[in-house]
Amino acid sequence: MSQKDVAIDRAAERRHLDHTLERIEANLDELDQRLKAYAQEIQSQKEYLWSNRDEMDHIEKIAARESIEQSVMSGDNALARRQKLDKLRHSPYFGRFDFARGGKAEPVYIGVHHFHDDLARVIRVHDWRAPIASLFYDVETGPATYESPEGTVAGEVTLKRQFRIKGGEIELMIESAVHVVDEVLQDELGRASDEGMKNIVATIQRDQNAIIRDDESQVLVIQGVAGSGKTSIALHRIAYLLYRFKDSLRSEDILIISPNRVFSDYIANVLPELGEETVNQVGMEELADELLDGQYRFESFFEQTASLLEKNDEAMKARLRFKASPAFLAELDRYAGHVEAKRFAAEDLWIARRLVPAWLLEEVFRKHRNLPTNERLGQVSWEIERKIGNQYNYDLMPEERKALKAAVKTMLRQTTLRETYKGFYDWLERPELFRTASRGRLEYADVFPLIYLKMRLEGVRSRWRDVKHLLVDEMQDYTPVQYAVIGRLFACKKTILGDAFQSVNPHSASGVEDIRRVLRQSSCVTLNKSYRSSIQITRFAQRISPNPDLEAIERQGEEPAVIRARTRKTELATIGELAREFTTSEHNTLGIVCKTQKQAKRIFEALEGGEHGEFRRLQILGEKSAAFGQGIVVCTAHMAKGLEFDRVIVPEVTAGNYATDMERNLLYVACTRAMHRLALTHAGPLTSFLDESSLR
Ligand SMILES: Nc1ncnc2c1ncn2[C@@H]1O[C@H](COP(=O)(O)OP(=O)(O)OP(=O)(O)O)[C@@H](O)[C@H]1O
Repeated sequence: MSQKDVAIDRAAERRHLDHTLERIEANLDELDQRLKAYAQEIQSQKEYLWSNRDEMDHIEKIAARESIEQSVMSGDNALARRQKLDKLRHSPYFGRFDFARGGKAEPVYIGVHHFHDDLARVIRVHDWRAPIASLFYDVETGPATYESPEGTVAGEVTLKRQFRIKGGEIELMIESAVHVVDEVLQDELGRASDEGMKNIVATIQRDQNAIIRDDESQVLVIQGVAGSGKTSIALHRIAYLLYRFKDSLRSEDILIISPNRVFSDYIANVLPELGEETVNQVGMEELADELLDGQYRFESFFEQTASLLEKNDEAMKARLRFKASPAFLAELDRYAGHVEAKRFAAEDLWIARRLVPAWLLEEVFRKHRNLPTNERLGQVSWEIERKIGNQYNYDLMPEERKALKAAVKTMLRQTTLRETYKGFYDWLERPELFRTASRGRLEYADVFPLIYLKMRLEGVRSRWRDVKHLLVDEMQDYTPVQYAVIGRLFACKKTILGDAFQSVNPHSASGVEDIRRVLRQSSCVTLNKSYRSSIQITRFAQRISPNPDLEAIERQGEEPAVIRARTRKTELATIGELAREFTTSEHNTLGIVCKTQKQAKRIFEALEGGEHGEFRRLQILGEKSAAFGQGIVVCTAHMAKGLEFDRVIVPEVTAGNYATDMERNLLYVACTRAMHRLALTHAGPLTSFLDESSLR
């Protein structure tokens, strides 16, 4: 295409953009007038109701209130539409393709939100989730089809363009014959980070789009390398499903099980940016506490990981490994069956001089195995009473009913759940595998097995019973027993995502196959392309945990620096210098990612104390932290998983600090958090996970 043609196209697109913006303004004005009219109407309806309340009868008052509610609802809808339109003012669309069916090709513009010009009655921008929009992500120019609710639509894509429009100006316009091109993607990836996770609608890749739009899978397991966009895709998938099933799926029907509250905060913005409401999020510990009715105190996953790193306790590792094995779940199942069989010692019973045989009591007890114990006993008594009525044509007197209930109760072998659980290890003849954590609490590794047993023997109550889609992030950090609990608790569709290479606690982890064995009917997709980091950072991280399938995006950056310091003190001074340099850079976030919380605290205090520079925006993340902010963030690799920073410093990369497989994983997680720059510091011999060629 000649320069002249390009200039002509640009001018035409400029005019189209101006026209679209004018139409948005016209629709906004009209909406403003409608909103004003609704407000006046509501006000006058209220005044009418108030001043005539004495003369109105009950029915009239109800009708008047309903009419007010109706106006409020119409006003709310108009307001929601106004908010979406208002966002389009800044950037109404990011893509265009021309689609020909039969005769002339029609341009189709794609944006974050749909724009129906109510005044002219035409669609000016299609929502990125609309069926036709899939052509933008999936196909090149040429013959193409897409699936619509009415069936397959066939035609030809004759032109494809991508835009970056900001503040109503076209900053970038690219003509592309292929799918979403690298240039725009590179441009997106090269930018500094935002307040939290950003939406990727303009640059979704073809394989990512297929995952987002998969509305068939009952359980979709996404295994993806670090930075492959798993979390982004999962959130876009939720937005897509809310759009696709808008009549039957609402945001309150969706639940995310997230690793911690900082992560929840980090991703909180994505759905509202996509025009959807935020969805519920719950942590594993919170869920466990609810399922145990708050009756058991237990250590957290964070504490478990910290003890593993600080104590290097072989017996503890063996306990965790066993409890994370598929064999453990099978044994626990067998034990639950055994307890269930022995739990109710039925005996022949005489009530009101009538015989109730033991076998009948046993049969009725077994039938109600899904009820909580107390309800179950009540149900047994009630059914026996009914059977006596039917069989002997006799209604029990109140004292006979009481005696029946008492007799049934004594047949149950009463033990607490904790005793029953402890008994499991005696039954296995391995009592050494049950240990309590500090302050008499349960070890974290025992929490979900205990819940599983409770589910099998007594049943649990859960406020999440009605969830229609469950999303589990960082899947590698949960054990088969946790998945068994999830499977029993959530009968709905699920999206489960993570990366086996990023387990922060390999003694207590699951691979894709372990998960699929527990959650049947699952399909699995793999994402091997990594988008987050520059190619230099990705290659560097690959030396720590090589994955031959990983494909790095070709985005150029600086080589990571491994900086040797003579003493711990000079290492801190180096970190201070790097942090100071960051504060004057174009970047917004610096993560100082340590192995343990103690190490994080020491560095945070040194930076905070001013000895190595006073930093305005400096925070340390701990187990209780709830917010992700810009500036300097000091944290452990455990807390950093799922997050990303423009720059990352990994301190203390010595042979002593990073030696085990678990520490190798943590080092990998730490390095893969960096988007643009990575520096590692050490005072003492370098860890063997970093080869000498990376030294500076
Ligand atoms: N198609 C895309 N277009 C633009 N950016 C993308 C795309 N896919 C991924 N990214 C970017 O790559 C980075 C990593 O994405 P995300 O955090 O979702 O990956 P992840 O697989 O969950 O990572 P990890 O497992 O390492 O935490 C983010 O900055 C995201 O915006």
